[in-house]
Amino acid sequence: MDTLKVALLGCGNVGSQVARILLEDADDLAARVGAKLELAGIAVRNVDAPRDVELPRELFTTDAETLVKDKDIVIELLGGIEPARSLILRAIDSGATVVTGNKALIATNGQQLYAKAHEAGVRLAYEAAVAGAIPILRPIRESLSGDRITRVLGIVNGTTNYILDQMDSTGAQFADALKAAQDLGYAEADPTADIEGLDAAAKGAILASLSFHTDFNLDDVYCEGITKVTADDIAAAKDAQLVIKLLAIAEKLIAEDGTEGISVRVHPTLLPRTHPLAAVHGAFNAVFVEADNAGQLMFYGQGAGGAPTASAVLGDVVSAARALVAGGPWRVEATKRQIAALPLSAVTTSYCIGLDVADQPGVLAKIAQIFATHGVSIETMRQTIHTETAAAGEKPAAELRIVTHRGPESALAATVADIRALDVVNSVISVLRVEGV
Ligand SMILES: NC(=O)C1=CN([C@@H]2O[C@H](COP(=O)(O)OP(=O)(O)OC[C@H]3O[C@@H](n4cnc5c(N)ncnc54)[C@H](O)[C@@H]3O)[C@@H](O)[C@H]2O)C=CC1
Ligand SMILES: N[C@@H](CC=O)C(=O)O
Ligand code: NA
Repeated sequence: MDTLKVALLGCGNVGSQVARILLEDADDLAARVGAKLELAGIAVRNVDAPRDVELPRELFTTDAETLVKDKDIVIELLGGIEPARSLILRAIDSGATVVTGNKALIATNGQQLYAKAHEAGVRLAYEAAVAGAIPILRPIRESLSGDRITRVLGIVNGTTNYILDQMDSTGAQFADALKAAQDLGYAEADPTADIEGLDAAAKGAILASLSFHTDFNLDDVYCEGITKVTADDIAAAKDAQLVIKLLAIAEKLIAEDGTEGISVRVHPTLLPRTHPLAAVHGAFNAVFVEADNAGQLMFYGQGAGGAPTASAVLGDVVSAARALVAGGPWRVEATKRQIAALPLSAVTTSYCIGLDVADQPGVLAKIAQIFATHGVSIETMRQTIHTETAAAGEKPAAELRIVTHRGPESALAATVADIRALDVVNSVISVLRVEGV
């Protein structure tokens, strides 16, 4: 039986699990591939660092540049842009197939990397980069390649879903829930990428690129994270039978003149508690795909964590290894489309606006007038008088939560700006978009 040499870059949460599976399941993997997968080395920063998984010390090296040379498959699980990018280019130059889980790199440098891989006639696979263990990229790229995708809507970041879910179900504080997500191996090395939405945005760019056969990158994605979501927002959502989820949305919009454009956006979103995505708890992810002929599909599973992500990496490794054994060229898309990325202002959505207002006659009329001016119609309005927080002799504050009908994002944003300027409005507590109602 032939042997394929595999190099692993990085031995953190995911890398250590990939190494474990390659070693523990070597016989099974060889049977599935038709060749042995020999783990030739693991590039690390410190050979003697403590690790979750016990691995033979002789596999470790700090010389990643040498390790990537003359291998059949290079698995990159370092994270970040450099040196991951240079090492992948080096691996491609020396004829290796590359498997990576690095969405930040694919969403910023993907086009250069695909072009190099294509030129060199090698594969570049990255199923682990989006929604961890969930098979989502291959189904979009292959199973749905005969259909026309119109919309993708997903919970694609495990860390933020875990934080929001903990805040919603146990009343946990943001910082405690984040710390737990880090301890469980869900968060990025710098968790800012998770909580500010950038990780989900990178995944959104990848999903949009494959779904709409056009190159999109991180700059094409509107991105808002969850750092401004408060316990009060979560409690107010709960009262209204809603839940807050960080969604990545990629959808095709058609202008009046028939021109197609793609909106890709990530933001906290209110969903009815009966919506299927509301039932996605903990670090689980789920991706809804809508296509012209298939209709609605939903993909669900573990979106983060060492072993689940390693499962997706191994799937790509086995698939690439089989192709190496079988020989023949790598088939990529014959021609790409070039559909424009649309700004957020082109989107139609609905808002839930939280306002702290003076409790006096005429307030509602002033607010309603602004909605009317911008042609935005109100679906529900709910007022709570906070007597519990009012100082003796002072008028209690009134909190309004207004949910609008769907309207152009530009009109909704202009409405909020004008409301903010009203003298009877003490503050705009929150503005959240609503889907699925
Ligand atoms: N943890 C997760 O749930 C998921 C992670 N990913 C992606 O997989 C990749 C790895 O993620 P994790 O394993 O969680 O990260 P990690 O931070 O646990 O592991 C990365 C390892 O690479 C090492 N490293 C970084 N630069 C190095 C260098 N120049 N030379 C040698 N070693 C170096 C670090 O010391 C660390 O041990 C990232 O791209 C991440 O975005 C993708 C899906 C899920
Ligand atoms: N940090 C990411 C890891 C998986 O991609 C997440 O929380 O989803
Ligand atoms: Na995946």
